[in-house]
Amino acid sequence: MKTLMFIAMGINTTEACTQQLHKLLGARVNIISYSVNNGNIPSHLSADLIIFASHEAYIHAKSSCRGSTVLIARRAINYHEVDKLFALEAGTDVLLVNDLPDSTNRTIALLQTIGIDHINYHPCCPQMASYPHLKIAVTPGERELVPDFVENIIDIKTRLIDITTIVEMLSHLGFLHLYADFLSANYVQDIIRLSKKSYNIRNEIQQLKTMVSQKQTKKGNIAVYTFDKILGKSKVLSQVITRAQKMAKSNSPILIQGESGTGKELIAQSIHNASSYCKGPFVAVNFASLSESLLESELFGYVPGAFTGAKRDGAIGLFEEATHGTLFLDEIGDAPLSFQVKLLRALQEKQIRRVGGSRTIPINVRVIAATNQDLVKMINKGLFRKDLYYRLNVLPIEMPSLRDRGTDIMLLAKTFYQRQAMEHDTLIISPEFYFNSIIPYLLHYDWPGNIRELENTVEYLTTLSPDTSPGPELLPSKMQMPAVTQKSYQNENPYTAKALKERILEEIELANIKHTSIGRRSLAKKLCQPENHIRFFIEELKNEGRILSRRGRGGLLKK
Ligand SMILES: Nc1ncnc2c1ncn2[C@@H]1O[C@H](COP(=O)(O)OP(=O)(O)OP(=O)(O)O)[C@@H](O)[C@H]1O
Repeated sequence: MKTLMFIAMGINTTEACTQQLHKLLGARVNIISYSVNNGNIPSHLSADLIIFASHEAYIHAKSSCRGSTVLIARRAINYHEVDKLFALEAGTDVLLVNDLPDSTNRTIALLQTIGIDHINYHPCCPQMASYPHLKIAVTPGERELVPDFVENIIDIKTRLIDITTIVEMLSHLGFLHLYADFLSANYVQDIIRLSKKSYNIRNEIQQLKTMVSQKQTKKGNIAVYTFDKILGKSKVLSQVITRAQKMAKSNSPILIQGESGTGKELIAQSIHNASSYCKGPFVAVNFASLSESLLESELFGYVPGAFTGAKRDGAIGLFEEATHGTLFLDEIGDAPLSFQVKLLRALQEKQIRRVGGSRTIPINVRVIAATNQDLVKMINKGLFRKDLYYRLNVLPIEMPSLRDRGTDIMLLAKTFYQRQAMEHDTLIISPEFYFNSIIPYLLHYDWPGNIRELENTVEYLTTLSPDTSPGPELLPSKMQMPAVTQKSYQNENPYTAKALKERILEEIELANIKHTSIGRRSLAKKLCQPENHIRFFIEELKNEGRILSRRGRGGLLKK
């Protein structure tokens, strides 16, 4: 039986979290727990996994646990208890009492992040020299630390181990597949109760579901994404999604083309989940990562003794593994010419032969291929077979690049920021305020790595600037605008995002009064701004119902 160790500073946390682990793992795992304040930690600790309740606990005991895998738990608000805080009137001043300054501030940030921000928290812990004399105190299980003058103690109980840590723990212990449904169901039940009162938590649900599925996907052949989880409201993306939804109903091959990081795999998974193959596996093969010598045996399998080093019993290939499901041929442009012939034959004849074997095996799979290369150009250069291209390109999908998706840039940036905020509970600034001074830079940049690059940029910014809104100087140098545009922003046209939006509105109104036509291009010229910035704010103004665009050459109209 596996052994799990849990170590916290205080006895309250040790007991509450150990009980949580017992409830979850039952008799599957031997759980041992210690509390640093009890002073009973042995000099050598050994377990399959050691979980610390906090960084402080880890600092105290780290020298004892050499050789074991260690996890520092993220701890969440106890959702069953926070209802009590909604009973307090907006603007009420309360003391937030905890054992250490760090955990006190973290608890406040966590409560605010999950949307319980209608009351004013004042930190209070034994190490603090002063705090206001308030009648109400909120504490996560540390009643005995509440000062005597407090008349009403609201105990929201100990912060428990959060769901992301639990997923990591189960994954490490090899139990994740046993718990996936249970975790979502239980956690989501708690969250739904609360989410009626607090909107932010829905993010959190999304994050959990994605995380559980991503961990599973690494092991099995599961498609995580569905169309409704694809972020973006731009017209071009909506058109792609509508088309892809129709294609999901057909059995013909699909070819998805688009730059790297535009979400080709996301669309492929969503198509699979909306198709009649959804109950079968989603098997992905990446041609860029497989050597030519391996491709044939990986895709078609091999019989016993087919080559030196082969498994004794032979192996099935990915075509067979994907039976009744979808085979996703990623980076198909990287398939060597010699293999393209074999692939074409398999697709045409709907059967394969294992390497070294003579028997033909019928295949029943939906094929979706994807590439970021221009296959037509490759055909012209003799690098890709024309017949294979036409076999795959029955239903074509063109993924738009991020720079062509206008308002989606900020929508995605804000969503990725919120995900980061949930992961690191120190990020407490609203997404609108966080990006305020760098919006023009994000809109101006051309995002060659598309959404993947945007996701990474947000992570980079929140790492370097977790609790203040970053200025342009923090952006990677490649994202700094070309000198001319920067100059126009900083000197000649010192617009903040808000001011620029208002200027656009003014210009539209002026043109309407003069009965002249006004559009994106003329606004860009007049205000010396790049067209994509203007497009972004026009979209925002339209969404807010402040302007509308008239047909033909009518241009924009202020409402
Ligand atoms: N519309 C979207 N909403 C949310 N996340 C997205 C979206 N599109 C892409 N992503 C994220 O961007 C990253 C890249 O997506 P994906 O792997 O599907 O792109 P790709 O086009 O297949 O890239 P490549 O060609 O490099 O394989 C992933 O982390 C994915 O979750």
